[in-house]
Amino acid sequence: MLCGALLSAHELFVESDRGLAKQKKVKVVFVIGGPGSGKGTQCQRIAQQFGYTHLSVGELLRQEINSGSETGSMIHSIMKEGKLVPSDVTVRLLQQAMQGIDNDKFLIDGFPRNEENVKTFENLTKMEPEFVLYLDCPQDEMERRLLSRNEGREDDNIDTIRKRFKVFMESTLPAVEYYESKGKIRKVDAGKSIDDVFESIKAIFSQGKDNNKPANLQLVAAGPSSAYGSHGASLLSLLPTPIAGHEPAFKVHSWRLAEKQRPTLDQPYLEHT
Ligand SMILES: Nc1ncnc2c1ncn2[C@@H]1O[C@H](COP(=O)(O)OP(=O)(O)O)[C@@H](O)[C@H]1O
Ligand SMILES: Nc1ccn([C@H]2C[C@H](O)[C@@H](COP(=O)(O)OP(=O)(O)O)O2)c(=O)n1
Repeated sequence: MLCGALLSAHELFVESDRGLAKQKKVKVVFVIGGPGSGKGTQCQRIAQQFGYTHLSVGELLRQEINSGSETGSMIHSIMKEGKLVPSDVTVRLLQQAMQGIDNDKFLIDGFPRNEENVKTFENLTKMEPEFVLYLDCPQDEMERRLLSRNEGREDDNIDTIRKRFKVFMESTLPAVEYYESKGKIRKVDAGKSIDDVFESIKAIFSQGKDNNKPANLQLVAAGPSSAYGSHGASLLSLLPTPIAGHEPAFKVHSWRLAEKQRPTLDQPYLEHT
């Protein structure tokens, strides 16, 4: 078996209408940005155009508050201070929401907000996002937008807004850096008009569609200069030179290449044919 610890597409067991468990491959895209950067606004459009289910973590937390549960009152006292809710609570609400929806593509808005969110999500779901959309917006623009949002949110007052900005800088940006180091950040300038921001986002999601190759595509190593690009070439340099007219002795597993893992002889990227 060639997979690593985390999978981009993970098997979730969901209850079908008849109560039977069925397996489902799930893809997630995280959407990160400061408060007021336009996450909710853009997620609605992405969901509509690209067939994702939009889950706003802030909205899930507000629903829990409205349910009147004990957890809800704990969440309420944290959110009105502009602080972050403990990750186990947040991730469990997210998991529950995902399990109740019959779609395999989720857009998770407002997540992760810190490194603890990242680790808890990885530990509990064994998944990682396809990519992370980062809406990068100047703080004065975000402040203007929040002060005129008019949704009656208790945390949209100037004191709490400033605290939320501080949390974003101190806690969320390190999570952005983590995904940056994994090559998963897709950053857009979110300070522009709603339509212009969506144009940049559409380009990212359309690219994703073009790159939607089968996960276990195998390339057969046929010899040097056989059009596998530099990764293929570096793998091939580890192999004995094939003899002309003979079947190649190895297959190269291209999903390893897609994960940008360095090929080594003791890793099973290469398989005897
Ligand atoms: N690009 C934009 N230009 C101007 N106003 C915007 C833009 N994107 C969103 N808004 C408005 O700013 C406010 C905050 O947007 P929202 O999507 O709720 O942000 P977030 O989910 O990141 O907190 C909303 O009132 C929204 O209508
Ligand atoms: N992963 C998350 C997401 C939101 N929260 C809490 C803390 C945030 O200030 C509030 C509101 O988040 P929401 O995404 O709805 O709104 P803003 O992006 O802050 O405008 O929810 C959290 O604790 N953990």
